[in-house]
Amino acid sequence: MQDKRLLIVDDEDVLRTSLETNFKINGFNVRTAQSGEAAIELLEQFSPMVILLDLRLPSMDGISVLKEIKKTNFDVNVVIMTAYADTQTTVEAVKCGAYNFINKPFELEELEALVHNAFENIELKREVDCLRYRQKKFEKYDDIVGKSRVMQDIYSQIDRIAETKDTTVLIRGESGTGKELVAGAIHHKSRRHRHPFMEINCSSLPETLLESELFGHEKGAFTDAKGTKKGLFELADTGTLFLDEIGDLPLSIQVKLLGFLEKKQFKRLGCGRDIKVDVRIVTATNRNLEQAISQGLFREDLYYRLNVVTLFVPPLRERQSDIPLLAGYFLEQFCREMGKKKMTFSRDALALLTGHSWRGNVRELKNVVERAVIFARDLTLGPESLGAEFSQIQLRNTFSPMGFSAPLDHGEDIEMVLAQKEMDLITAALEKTDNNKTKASEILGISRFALNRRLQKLDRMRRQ
Ligand SMILES: Nc1ncnc2c1ncn2[C@@H]1O[C@H](COP(=O)(O)OP(=O)(O)OP(=O)(O)O)[C@@H](O)[C@H]1O
Repeated sequence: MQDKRLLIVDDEDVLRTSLETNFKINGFNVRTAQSGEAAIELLEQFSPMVILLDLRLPSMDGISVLKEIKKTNFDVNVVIMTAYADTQTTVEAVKCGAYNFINKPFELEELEALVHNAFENIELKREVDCLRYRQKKFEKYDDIVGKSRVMQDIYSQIDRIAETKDTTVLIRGESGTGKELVAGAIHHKSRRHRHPFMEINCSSLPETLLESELFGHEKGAFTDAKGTKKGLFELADTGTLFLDEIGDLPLSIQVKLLGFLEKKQFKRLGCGRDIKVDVRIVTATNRNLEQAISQGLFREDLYYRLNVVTLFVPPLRERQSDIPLLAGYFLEQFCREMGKKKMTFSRDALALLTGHSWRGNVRELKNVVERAVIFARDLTLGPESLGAEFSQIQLRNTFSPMGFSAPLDHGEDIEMVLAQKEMDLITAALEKTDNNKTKASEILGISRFALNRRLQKLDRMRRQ
């Protein structure tokens, strides 16, 4: 567990201090309190995962403290310590939700084992919560396919970001480019990988539901709030929260997210209490946030907070060499899923796929392959298997001296198409020469300086 937050509540100075020292030495993040009132105050700012609670405390007794803890924060295991082997108190404590019980005087090893189990139990509970919410396989995040130069660059950026503890990340790119996969990879490569990865699409829910999904709510916070519910910020504690389509986040929630990023704490709806969590925020958007800011739809201060590190996922047409790889990968995946024999694409089919402009990016390619597998009559899939859209494209139109490039689609902006063609040629030349700009510029028949200038221009166009 990344940050084992342990709260020790005991009024006996010697015992409290020695336990504190012992658990600190063993790598726990320890806080102590001498009274029940002090412990409750600490809940807000410290958010302990396990509490060692003495039953006999001045003024507020242990059972009352336990009840108070359980009212506000159920993701905590409370281990009761008592001087009496009192069955009555034990039963009451268990009824009130204590995780376990130890009689004083105890052996330190016995207590350590108990605390260890209490942390393990919390971790399991969180994993279950997480799995219930997501019902998705974690493995999918190891499955980013692509060997092109631009994807290699993305992988090294992911590695560098993953090394940081909680740097906020903004992932940008057209729809269907794989931003969600990249967010997952950042989490799974980071030290948080054993902890929750929670995700939500900010455009998928109406404002009030989204707010309660993110921040949780107390019973009675609104008409339908029949019980207390934890939000994603809480469920993602010690892990990563991925906010997809951040550009669609309503302004009222933008303010709350900004507050969270500043203080790392938030309030459930209908509750005045601050809850502190340790969460890395990763966001993604295919919208032009700068334009949204100028239209008053996105807060500039939030933009700067989210934009600590920005990762651009390029459109599929900028990584043509990955298209056959991706097509083969999806083909194998769908054949397996549909229980069909292994199929392959013919050379012509692959040429058409590689030359297509893929406005819907990888998602569109995946759909085309799925459709081809569903309707396949043969184990070799030819151009006819790709659907009507492709049958209209003449193969000869897609051939260029450097490889394949997109034909001019109806209604396309000529500037963009030319820029695209330019980018395709440059990318192909760079890939052919293992990224050697001098050799690539020779193939292209331009100077190295001109090549650099064009790359900079294309990069600027891509970011606009
Ligand atoms: N490099 C890749 N390798 C394998 N699968 C990929 C790759 N990129 C995208 N996909 C698949 O394509 C589909 C779309 O990807 P994803 O949802 O990550 O895109 P996105 O950029 O988040 O899209 P949107 O902006 O619409 O949310 C998913 O099924 C994903 O698994």
